[in-house]
Amino acid sequence: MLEELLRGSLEDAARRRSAVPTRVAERHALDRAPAMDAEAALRRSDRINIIGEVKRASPSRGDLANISDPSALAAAYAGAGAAAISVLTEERRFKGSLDDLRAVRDAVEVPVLRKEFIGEEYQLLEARAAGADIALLIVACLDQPLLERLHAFTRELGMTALVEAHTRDEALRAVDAGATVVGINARDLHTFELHPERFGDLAAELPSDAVRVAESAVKTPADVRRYVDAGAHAVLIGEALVTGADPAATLESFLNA
Ligand SMILES: O=P(O)(O)OC[C@@H](O)[C@@H](O)c1c[nH]c2ccccc12
Repeated sequence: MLEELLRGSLEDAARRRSAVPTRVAERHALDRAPAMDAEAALRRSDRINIIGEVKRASPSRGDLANISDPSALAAAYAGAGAAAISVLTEERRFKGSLDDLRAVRDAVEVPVLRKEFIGEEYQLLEARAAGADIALLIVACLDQPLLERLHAFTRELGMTALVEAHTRDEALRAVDAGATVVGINARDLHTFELHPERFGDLAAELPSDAVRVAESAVKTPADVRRYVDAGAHAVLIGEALVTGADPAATLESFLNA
């Protein structure tokens, strides 16, 4: 499944590249205001740092929410106190787009994350050209030389990489590749099962200065509290926010966890 998602994302990027060649994407990336310091935003210790996700659907959960106006949802998250906004841009299974990312960028003043299956530099150029401050790099999708190359390119573009791991080996590979912000995803991308206890196990293995992001499986404020108590600097939440009646109120309840 992970391979299929990556292959689809790369095919979609190749299609866009025939309309917007690399040179043009580079220019668009350079025309943007510099990326925000997302690492600082996710490290803040005076609040719980929540990354609110704009997510319409997922392969494991199917359709979650319509989200006809991603910028309004992102503005609601930011107004409620989100530290950053994650935007799914994967088109096939998550029903997102780069247009969603651009719309969100224009609507908020907090760091914005491009959530995509990234396997080549062009996708990082697109992210920066659309105004992203953070790019997701999934260790399980990449061999070590490619992970290192994409991590270095993310930094060259002034962005922060959120490097996602599911296992101890992947967490160590993330750190070896230079990651300063490491995400531990409770959802196993091979089996789709949730393992929220993994966060604490793997977070303990990371160097003390790494920013630790707990990803997935939050339903209640108690789930947020458990991640924070296990050492999370930030918590990434999608489904619970987009499926609730009032995403801003739900986010506030997580901030008060
Ligand atoms: O909807 P949830 O369980 O709150 O999860 C959000 C986020 O962690 C999840 O969307 C995610 C984490 N890593 C990913 C990689 C690709 C796609 C999606 C994801």
